[in-house]
Amino acid sequence: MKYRSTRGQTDELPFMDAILTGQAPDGGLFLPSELPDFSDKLDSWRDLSYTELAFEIMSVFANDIPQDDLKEIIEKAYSTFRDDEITPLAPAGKNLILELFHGPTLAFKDVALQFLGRLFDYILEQRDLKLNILAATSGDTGSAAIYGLKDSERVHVFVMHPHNRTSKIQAMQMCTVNQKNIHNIAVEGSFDDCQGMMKDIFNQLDFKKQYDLGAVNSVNWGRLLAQTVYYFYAYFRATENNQQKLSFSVPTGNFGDIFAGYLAAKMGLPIKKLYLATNENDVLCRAFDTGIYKKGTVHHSVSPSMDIQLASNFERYLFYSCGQDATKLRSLMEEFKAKGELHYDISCELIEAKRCDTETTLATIKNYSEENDYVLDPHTATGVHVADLLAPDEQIVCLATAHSGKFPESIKLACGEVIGNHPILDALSEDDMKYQVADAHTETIKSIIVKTLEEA
Ligand SMILES: Cc1ncc(COP(=O)(O)O)c(C=O)c1O
Ligand SMILES: N[C@@H](CCOP(=O)(O)O)C(=O)O
Repeated sequence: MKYRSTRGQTDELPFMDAILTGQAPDGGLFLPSELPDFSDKLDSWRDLSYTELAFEIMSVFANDIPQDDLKEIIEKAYSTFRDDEITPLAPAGKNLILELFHGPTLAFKDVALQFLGRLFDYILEQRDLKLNILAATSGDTGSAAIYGLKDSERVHVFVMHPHNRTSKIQAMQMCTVNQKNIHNIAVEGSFDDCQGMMKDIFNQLDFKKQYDLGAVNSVNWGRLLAQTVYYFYAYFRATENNQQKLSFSVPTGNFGDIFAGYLAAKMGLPIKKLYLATNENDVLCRAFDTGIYKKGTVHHSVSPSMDIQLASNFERYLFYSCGQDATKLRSLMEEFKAKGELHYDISCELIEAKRCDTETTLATIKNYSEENDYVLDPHTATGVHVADLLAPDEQIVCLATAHSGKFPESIKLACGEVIGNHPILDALSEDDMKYQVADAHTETIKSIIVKTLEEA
C-alpha cells in the first residue's frame, strides 16, 4: 500500500518510509492512497484475539513487512499490557467503558506507541539507521513515547511538554525515566506552542534530514493505524452480530483518536455515531456546529491533556470532507494560516460534537463513582457525559483514554478525596525528575537538539 500527503506535493511512499518520514515534506499528513473495505471480513474476524485482529488489519497497510515479522512486532508490542484482552470493556451505568489504559503508562497512547516503538526498532535495524524523535505532548503521548522507546538503541527521544500544565503525575512519569536517550524539555508555553514548534522544525527539511528527525505524535500514520484496531475489537465484543450498529463516544483534543474511529467506519465497521467530546477548549465543537474552524485561546482545565486549540488531525478529516482534493485542502490551510480561521463543508452524519465544562466533568466523575462504583478519569468523563446527554437511552462505548490515577488533583476536586489511584503511579517520586526548561522558540529547541546530539 502507498501513502500520500494531504497537501498533494509529496511523492507517494510505501508504509515503512511513511512511518520513518512522519510528517510529509510538504507540511501535510500521510493517508493511505486508498482505504480498504473490510465489510466482508467482519464475520471471520469476530472471534479473533486482539493481536490476531491487529495483524489482520495492519498487514493490509504494512504490506512491505514480511508477515511473520509483523506478527512478531505486534506480539512484542502487546506483551507489555496488564490485561489479556489488551483493551477490555467494562460496564458502567448504561454504557460500556472501553479501557484503553492497561499499557505501561496507563493511557490510550500506549496502544499505538508500544507498537510504534517495536516498529521503529525493526525498520531501523533492517536499514541500519538511527532516528531522533521530536515529540510534543500535553502529558500522555510523551510518557507513552518514552516508555515505548527508552530501550531502543538506535533512537533518541526529545519530548516537549508545557511547563507546569500537565498533571504532576504525568510530568513525573516523563521526567523520572533516567535513560541517556531520553530528553525532556519543559516549554514555557502551551501544548499548541510545543506542537507548532515541532511542525515548524519538521518543515525545515535540511535540518530534519541532517538530524534524522522522526515523529511519534499522531502526525505519524502508524499511530492512527494502531488506534483503528480497538474500534473493531470493541465492536465485536459489544455486539452479537455484524448487522448491529454501534456508537462510540470519544474525548477529543488533537482529533487523532476520533479520526481513527472515522477511518474504521470508512473501512466498513458498522458505526452509527461518533460522539465527539471536548472540554472548554471547544474549537472542534464549534467547527462541527458551524462549519467554521477558528482557533481560540487555551483554557487550563481539569482534563489537561485535551487543552488543545489546534487539532492536528483535523487536516486529515478536512482532506476527506473536501473530496480528497489536495489543492482545495492546501487553500483551506492557507486561509487558516492567514486569518486564524477556515470555512469548510459541515455535512457529516457520523460525528456529533458537544463540550463538557469543568463543573459537569467533576459532577460526572462524582456520579459515576457513587452510582456505578467506577472512577472515571477527567478526560473519559467528558465523553461519558456527552454519551449520556446525546444518547440517554442507548448503550454507548465510551473510550476511557487514561487511568484516573494520573489525575489525582481532578479526582479530589470531584470526589473530595483522592480515590482510583494506581500502585505504579504511587511509586513515582518528584526527587527523581530530570528536565530542562526552555522558552517557546523554535531556535531554542533546535539548539537543544543539536547540543544534546553532539554531546551524546
Ligand atoms: C487522556 C487523553 N484523553 C483524550 C485525549 C484526546 O485524544 P486526541 O488528541 O487523539 O483527540 C488525549 C490527548 O489528546 C489524552 O491524553
Ligand atoms: N493529548 C496528547 C496530545 C498529543 O496528541 P497526539 O495524539 O498527536 O500525540 C498528549 O497527551 O500528548
